[in-house]
Amino acid sequence: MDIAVFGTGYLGVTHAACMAELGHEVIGVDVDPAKIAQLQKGEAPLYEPGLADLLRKHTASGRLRFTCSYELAARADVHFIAVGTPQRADSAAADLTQVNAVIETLGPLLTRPAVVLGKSTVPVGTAVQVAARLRELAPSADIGFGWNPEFLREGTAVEDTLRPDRIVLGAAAADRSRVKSVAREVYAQSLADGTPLVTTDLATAELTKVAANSFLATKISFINSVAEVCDAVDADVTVLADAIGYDNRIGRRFLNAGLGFGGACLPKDVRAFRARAEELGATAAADLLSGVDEINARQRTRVATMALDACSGIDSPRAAVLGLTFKPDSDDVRDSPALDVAARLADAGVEVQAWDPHGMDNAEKRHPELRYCDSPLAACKGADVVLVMTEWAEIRDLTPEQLSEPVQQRVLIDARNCLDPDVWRDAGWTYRGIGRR
Ligand SMILES: NC(=O)c1ccc[n+]([C@@H]2O[C@H](COP(=O)([O-])OP(=O)(O)OC[C@H]3O[C@@H](n4cnc5c(N)ncnc54)[C@H](O)[C@@H]3O)[C@@H](O)[C@H]2O)c1
Ligand SMILES: O=c1ccn([C@@H]2O[C@H](COP(=O)(O)OP(=O)(O)O[C@H]3O[C@H](CO)[C@@H](O)[C@H](O)[C@H]3O)[C@@H](O)[C@H]2O)c(=O)[nH]1
Repeated sequence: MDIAVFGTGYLGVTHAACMAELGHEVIGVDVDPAKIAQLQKGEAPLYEPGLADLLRKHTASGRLRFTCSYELAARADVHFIAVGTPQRADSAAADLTQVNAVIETLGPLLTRPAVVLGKSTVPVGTAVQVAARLRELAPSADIGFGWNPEFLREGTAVEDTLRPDRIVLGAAAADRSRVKSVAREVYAQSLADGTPLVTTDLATAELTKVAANSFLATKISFINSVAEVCDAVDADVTVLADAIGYDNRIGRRFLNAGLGFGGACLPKDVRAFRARAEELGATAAADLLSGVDEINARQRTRVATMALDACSGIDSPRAAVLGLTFKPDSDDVRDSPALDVAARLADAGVEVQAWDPHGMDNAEKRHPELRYCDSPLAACKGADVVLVMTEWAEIRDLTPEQLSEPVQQRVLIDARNCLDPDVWRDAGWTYRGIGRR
């Protein structure tokens, strides 16, 4: 099929490359000419395992193209909307400027029969309005419309797109069979592999996405709230999480206590869902999600306070921050708890020396006041406290022997509970985890 993908950010570029890998002819569209120029050369504009290979392979074969021209892209059979829906600057709600801009530009150019599928995460009710506006802008075009939310995770985005847990497809009753048959063609390989296809109305599809992210966020805030109790009584939240996780009804995943959730999705999706629930008068969801967000914010304050306590009484204190991205295997620092805490320490007068295997360029653009180092050992030079903020393999593999030499004081804050406390304590370090002895 001929597919156009609007927006070539973390979601769009991965979707475009994976659609090419599945055998489709794909054109990726963005309003950022520098990004498009890079993509046209087959280069990845961001770090995501497996993405660079797919971009190289499919731009070379000509199956995957990139452009700033909506006119070129308007000829496709299927149009995916994959632009950003960040939090609004003035409220907790989602900012739909980019989605609306795609529709306003694409709509008048649609002259042949086509299906438009939204992938971006949007507040419930958006899709109906977008469909209506599209049909106003293209009154004579034969357009099918649906919402096909995306569940990929950064760090495993390629694998998640090629082999998703499920495909969710929302459409109004009148559009449903057409949209479903197009989706069956687009995702033929995944469906042949047995991936469930959930077909529903637009509102349920939109809500499925924010409900999934809110549930994951709730799990994390739940375990972080239990970690606080563990701290109070000297219990160990990691053992507790293993123990409750053996219960299949609970499951062990997303029960890692620590610095809390960040990134471009969970925080803003929880807030946008809360804001929409409030608008709709659904106070139970709004109240629950306020608590989830508030507990999450507390984790960052908690870790910053632990680090400041470790530095108390020291003239010109220095902290080593290991890990800056919001999770491992990604260069994304959007709403990164690690970077947030690093910036707070710098604000409080601590000299911060930071290192991350892939996130330093992005971090430096946002926080040039931090000192960025070439290696974890360089970041630890003269440090009064070492903070492990992101559980990259390169950071988990560091040993007390390696870090003992450069540091000033052997104090370690394991903000992701990813190290073995006994190993560090046996080597003479003060080890502090989150809700963990
Ligand atoms: N990042 C993820 O892991 C992920 C996963 C699932 C869903 N989502 C959702 O997908 C959407 C995109 O997220 P993202 O992280 O890729 O955002 P992003 O900010 O990385 O990418 C958005 C891209 O859209 C481009 N853009 C803006 N306006 C445009 C326009 N009018 N026409 C064409 N391109 C335009 C921007 O230049 C940018 O490259 C969001 O709704 C997000 O919630 C993201
Ligand atoms: O037990 C855990 C698991 C995760 N996290 C943190 O939670 C955040 C989000 O992690 P994850 O969900 O793995 O990453 P994302 O790439 O943001 O993916 C989420 O957001 C995407 C965008 O909506 C969705 O598509 C995915 O399904 C959803 O998992 C990160 O800061 C993690 O460090 C924890 O603190 N504890």
